[in-house]
Amino acid sequence: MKVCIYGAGAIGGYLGARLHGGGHDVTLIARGAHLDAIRRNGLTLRTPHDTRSVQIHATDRPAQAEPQEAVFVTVKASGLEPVAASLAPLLTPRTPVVFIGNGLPWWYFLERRDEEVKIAGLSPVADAMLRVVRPENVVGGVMGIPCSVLEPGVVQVQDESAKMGGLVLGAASARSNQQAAELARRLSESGVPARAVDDIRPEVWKKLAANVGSGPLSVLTQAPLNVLFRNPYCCRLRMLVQREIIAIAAAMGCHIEYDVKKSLQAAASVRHLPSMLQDLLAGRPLETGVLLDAPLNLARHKGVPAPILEMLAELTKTRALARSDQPQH
Ligand SMILES: NC(=O)C1=CN([C@@H]2O[C@H](COP(=O)(O)OP(=O)(O)OC[C@H]3O[C@@H](n4cnc5c(N)ncnc54)[C@H](OP(=O)(O)O)[C@@H]3O)[C@@H](O)[C@H]2O)C=CC1
Ligand SMILES: CC(C)(CO)C(=O)C(=O)O
Repeated sequence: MKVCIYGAGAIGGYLGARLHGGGHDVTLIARGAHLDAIRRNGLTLRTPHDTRSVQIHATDRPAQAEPQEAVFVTVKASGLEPVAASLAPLLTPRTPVVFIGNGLPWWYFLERRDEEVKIAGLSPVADAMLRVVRPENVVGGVMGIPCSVLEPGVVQVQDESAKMGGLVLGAASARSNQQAAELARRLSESGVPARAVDDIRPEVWKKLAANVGSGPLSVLTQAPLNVLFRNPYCCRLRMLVQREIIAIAAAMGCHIEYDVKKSLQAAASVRHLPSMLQDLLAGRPLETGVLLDAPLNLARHKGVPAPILEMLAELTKTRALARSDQPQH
């Protein structure tokens, strides 16, 4: 399969390396020092078992890549709108585009373009994407495999088991289920713990519960997951905020079965800095819009109390703001 990974950072780099190993014709879209390092030394993937470098075609010019059989978009939420404008040369009328990201995704409301997409703050990205990508080609991706960029050109996957959910794919539109199943099969054959589901939306809420229960607390404490959840106060806050997310999901018509204890055990066993903390430490924007504001705005809209979510959102934003507003000595 001719496949492009748009935004080959932690998640994109991991998927690119695995698909390349699975015999697929991979093009990575990357930029800056990371792109330079990949071109110079190949893309290095460090797993708990080994470290390997592979030569994969990488570019910062999507317009020069050929039309693809599949595209994975793995940029952070703030990068999606700029990416939309440059996707067209990579697409045929049948190319599935898999959007992998944390938080409430722009495609969540794909078939219900009502006021909730605006309330969640997702309409600018949704409008930009739907100018280039056909709704029937949009595949939602929910990622539970912890990865990070250790240095330019070097990506680490911390745990490749499916204990934090693996990679779940599902059609964003009722018309495109087969594409998700086919891609999940190819990913699994390449070594990624991936599966396809008929209904991706409950997976979005489950992952949101996991993220909201870990990202903000890690930003506030700067602790990796295994340290964070040794602390009983963090465990309690996680459980309280996750209950709020479950209630918001239910008010949105999505009744999820979420095992709070099992997800805590899984998180507590991984020495990973959540991507939100990685962003804080790297001086990048945090994904507070899709992860915190979107569910909070929907909670207000539906009249669901979410005081813990509100508090964590405000504290997280204050911590991010403090990066650029340090007292001068
Ligand atoms: N890391 C993790 O463990 C997990 C992350 N996720 C989610 O997956 C998504 C991706 O996260 P992650 O991989 O960690 O993010 P990264 O920041 O590591 O990777 C995104 C990459 O895309 C690059 N990029 C952005 N825009 C462009 C562009 N226009 N052209 C070329 N390159 C571009 C970025 O470059 P630059 O750095 O220069 O901006 C960066 O290298 C996020 O939504 C995240 O929340 C989900 C589960 C786990
Ligand atoms: C580690 C994981 C999978 C869950 O917190 C994640 O989504 C992240 O780092 O943002």
